[in-house]
Amino acid sequence: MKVASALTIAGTDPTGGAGIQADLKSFQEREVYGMSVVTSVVAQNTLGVQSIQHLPVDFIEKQLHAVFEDITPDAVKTGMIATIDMMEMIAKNLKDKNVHYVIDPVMVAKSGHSLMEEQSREVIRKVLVPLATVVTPNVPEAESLVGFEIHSTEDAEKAAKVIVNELGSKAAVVKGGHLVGEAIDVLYDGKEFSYFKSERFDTKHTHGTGCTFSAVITAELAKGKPIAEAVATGKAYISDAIKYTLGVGKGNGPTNHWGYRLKGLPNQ
Ligand SMILES: Nc1ncnc2c1ncn2[C@@H]1O[C@H](COP(=O)(O)OP(=O)(O)OP(=O)(O)O)[C@@H](O)[C@H]1O
Ligand SMILES: Cc1ncc(COP(=O)(O)O)c(N)n1
Repeated sequence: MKVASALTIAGTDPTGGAGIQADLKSFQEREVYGMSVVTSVVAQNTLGVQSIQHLPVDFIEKQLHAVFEDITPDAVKTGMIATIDMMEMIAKNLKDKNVHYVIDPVMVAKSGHSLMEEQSREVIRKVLVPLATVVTPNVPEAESLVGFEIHSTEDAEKAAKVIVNELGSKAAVVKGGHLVGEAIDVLYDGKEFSYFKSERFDTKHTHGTGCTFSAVITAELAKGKPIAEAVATGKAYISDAIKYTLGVGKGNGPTNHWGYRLKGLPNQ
């Protein structure tokens, strides 16, 4: 038996709600063998980000080589990549690999702390997005990628189209977490739009929702699922992960990775 495998290249969250830790939990839940390359070690918790230590670019590259010379993942995702040098190195290493690539263009944490150098935005657009199977920006990230404001699902459609047609990814999902009303995510795959809806849950426990959503999409692509099906699974997973909140932490808590499979808490 050969199990599907996925790699996340991202920053860490020692409290387990976002970043690498959320990605590995998502891969595991979706029965995909998970691997990780750490870009930055982040001292953070549900209350916010306290401090960030970037790893040297050559050391991040050594981790990437360690993975690829041994186990070629079926899909890769990137989350927090803080600097231009890191982005260029990652692009150089992924360019010739024939694997699905999901970009969660993490820019600012929900707590407001910047997770990416301002000047890197142009590099995401020019160097990383053209390599991507799917890009999964939230509203502020999509605004930064396309250069106009997004206030509605129609605006999200326009942005998704620009990311695919002008910036060059195969598909884009603009997430509706930051809009009002139902939480509607818009997928454009170069041909048509698809819409993924859920009710908006009234909760403060949404730490790491974007990481988890994109990690599930990565896991599903690793298993060979088509893009629209992968996004549908990502949406179902994150909706239940938010709905069946765990109530962990003193601030904006993490989501529930058992929610989708077990429809609620594991110890009920
Ligand atoms: N309150 C909510 N109720 C229902 N779904 C939500 C809610 N908030 C976010 N979502 C969904 O969660 C997913 C992630 O969207 P969101 O916009 O929160 O990403 P994000 O800002 O990148 O997350 P993060 O930065 O925390 O990782 C999307 O599918 C979105 O529709
Ligand atoms: C390492 C890392 N990656 C991503 C996020 C975004 O998640 P959130 O916006 O919920 O803080 C984060 N806080 N930390």
